[in-house]
Amino acid sequence: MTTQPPRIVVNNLSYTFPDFSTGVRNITLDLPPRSRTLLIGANGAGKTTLLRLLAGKRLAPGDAITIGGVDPFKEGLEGVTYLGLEWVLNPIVRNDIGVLELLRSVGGDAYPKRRDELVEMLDIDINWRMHAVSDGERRRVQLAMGLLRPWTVLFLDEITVDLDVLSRFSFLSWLKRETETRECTIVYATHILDNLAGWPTHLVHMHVGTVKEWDTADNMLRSIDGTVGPTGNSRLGELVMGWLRDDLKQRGPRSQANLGSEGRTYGFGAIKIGGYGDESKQREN
Ligand SMILES: Nc1ncnc2c1ncn2[C@@H]1O[C@H](COP(=O)(O)OP(=O)(O)OP(=O)(O)O)[C@@H](O)[C@H]1O
Repeated sequence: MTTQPPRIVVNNLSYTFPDFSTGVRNITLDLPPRSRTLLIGANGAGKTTLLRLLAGKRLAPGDAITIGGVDPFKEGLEGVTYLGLEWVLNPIVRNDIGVLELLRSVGGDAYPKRRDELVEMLDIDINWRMHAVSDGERRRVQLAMGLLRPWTVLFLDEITVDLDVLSRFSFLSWLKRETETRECTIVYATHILDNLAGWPTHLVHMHVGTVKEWDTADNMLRSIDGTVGPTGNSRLGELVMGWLRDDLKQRGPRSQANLGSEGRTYGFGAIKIGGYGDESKQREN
């Protein structure tokens, strides 16, 4: 496990799926310790692919990724937590099992203070039985389970979709506090910008497998006037809406993308890059 601060460095990362379709291409990033990065992009832009590579769940080529100075795939970093789709689809949280049992199963007794803090922050009733809760309640218990061990790097792949607005606000505020009070780093892929104005320290804009632009949130938001834009969104919302509109214009409608030689093709859809997608080494949660 690394002892260096949790800085995320990505150096010209490309990844091709076993079927030779491009996952991500030529990505370079440098996200400092204690940063909170939002990963933004249209459906299919490559956010999940990048997050899974960063979390060491897919094999990245060479030394393209280091987290705290260490290759996450080779070292299997203890402090790296990835909460994505496979986490939320885990069937165990639909069984007739109690909240405390579940939290104990992920080490809750080793971190009682943190467990109690998460239960309070996520407004969890410890008497819930998991087969008899709503989707949003289930999600809150899952978040508590996933966040319980004090991670140093957290990768979140939109898993807050069924949280109510207040729960999501509490959750985001808690995450922010974590990065302010201990040395940890967060990268969060999301389409939902509610409550996120003022949250990110960095923004990464992805488009068809590439990082189109990235910078500190302050630098990127500088060009947007006022606090609320013409669509009623926050400055962050206006910025992201503008990005996605431009991306759509650049890419064209998906319905036109597969029309053969006369039709439009995605920017680099046909390009095959390398062959280093060693899926046999893929890890699951
Ligand atoms: N296992 C796979 N094999 C081949 N192609 C894949 C695989 N997984 C994803 N892709 C393709 O890679 C591209 C990026 O997918 P990815 O899931 O990273 O996008 P995303 O930005 O997370 O999208 P969303 O916002 O919809 O979650 C898509 O075009 C997708 O079809």
